[in-house]
Amino acid sequence: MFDGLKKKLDSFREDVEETAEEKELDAADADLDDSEPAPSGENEPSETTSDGTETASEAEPSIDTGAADDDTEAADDAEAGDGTEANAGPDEAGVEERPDTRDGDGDEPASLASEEAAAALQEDAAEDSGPGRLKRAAAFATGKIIIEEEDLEDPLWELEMALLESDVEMNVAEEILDTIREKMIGETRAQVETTGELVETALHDALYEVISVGQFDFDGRVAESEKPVTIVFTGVNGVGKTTSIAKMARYFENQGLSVVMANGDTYRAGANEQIQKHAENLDTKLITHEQGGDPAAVLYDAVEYAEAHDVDVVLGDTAGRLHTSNDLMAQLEKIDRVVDPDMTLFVDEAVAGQDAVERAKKFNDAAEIDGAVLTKADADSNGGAAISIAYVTGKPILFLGTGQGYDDIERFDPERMVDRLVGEES
Ligand SMILES: Nc1nc2c(ncn2[C@@H]2O[C@H](COP(=O)(O)OP(=O)(O)OP(=O)(O)O)[C@@H](O)[C@H]2O)c(=O)[nH]1
Repeated sequence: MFDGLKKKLDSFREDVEETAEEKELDAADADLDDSEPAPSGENEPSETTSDGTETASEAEPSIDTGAADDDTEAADDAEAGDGTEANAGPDEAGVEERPDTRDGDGDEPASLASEEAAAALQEDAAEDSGPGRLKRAAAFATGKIIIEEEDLEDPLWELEMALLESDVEMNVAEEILDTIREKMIGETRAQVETTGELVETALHDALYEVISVGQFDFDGRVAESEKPVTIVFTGVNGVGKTTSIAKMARYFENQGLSVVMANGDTYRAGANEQIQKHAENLDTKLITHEQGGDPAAVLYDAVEYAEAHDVDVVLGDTAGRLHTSNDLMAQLEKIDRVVDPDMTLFVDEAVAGQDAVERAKKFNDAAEIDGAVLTKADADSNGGAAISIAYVTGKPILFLGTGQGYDDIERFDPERMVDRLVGEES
């Protein structure tokens, strides 16, 4: 489910991990530079550590800013002795090119050399033993790896593009990025186990914040409401509205609640036959009127039937499209006046992406909804609708349709959805 988006979120994690790893190596390198010139003397660890933090972030020592003074050169010499710099192709990167970076002259060779040095350090880090490991350990110990705004700039830009490509609504994407910035910038690696974990937590929190908007205890509300509980379903044709009503009938019946279905879609030819089939399959009572009849009257009759027969839940279908959207909204308003439903649920399909988000907004603006049912989550969709609808409407996604069978509906669980997107679950 939502595999494309999941992959994109994974690559954000990898980007940030890579950036942090490079930084970690830079900082660890600086740490060794500071401590190695006086190997036989007192290590003066506390001074080295506290200064080292500044040195690491300001001078960005051997890779980025280069050896600007003799001390650094000396340190490099000492380091060559332990073989670390030897990997970096020592002299080209270390001596000749570094001043260029600082001067701004000959930018290209300098940055190439820096890249070579960085690549060599990364290779070094890839080894599980030896100096690379020591460097990482040193960086962990000092806790000096701090994620700064510029470290996240590129990965966040990539993430924003990925979210927009996945049909996440613009404001929702912005909100996600803001939360990630807030959670990550200024965090030190010493406070968490790995950068990957830090990214995962930030992504998790950012997604959860938007996905969980407006959630409430659906079953609890139904249980507490006076019976019959009337639920009206809105949404355009073909997205799985009628099928979702049938699935919900099964859902309630599985909980021991009795159901009557009502076909308020008196507009579309064949609508009665379609829902009739479901009613027969489920052995559920159905109220219909002739095509062209008044949808509010059908629902009114269904509520009367439920009251007369002690039925717990009325599930009402409505037309997905009329001549104009004004007609459609007038119809929903009339249903509201006549049966005063306990809940109005908007149904749309996950595969509709941005369109589903837009429609959710329009329907909610015109006739306030209480929540949404997102169908076809089993199809290979981008995930943008699942992420955006609650934040955009302020109303939660309550159910996910996960197939064509009557049991293929599940209560939307924001935590589980986030785990699907950033965790192991698929
Ligand atoms: N894969 C998948 N298919 C679904 C799901 N929900 C509905 N469908 C299919 O989508 C198609 C349209 O569903 P309907 O229930 O007829 O859609 P509708 O919104 O009621 O459309 P109208 O009846 O035209 O108003 C049907 O073939 C359903 O089987 C789902 O969660 N997953």
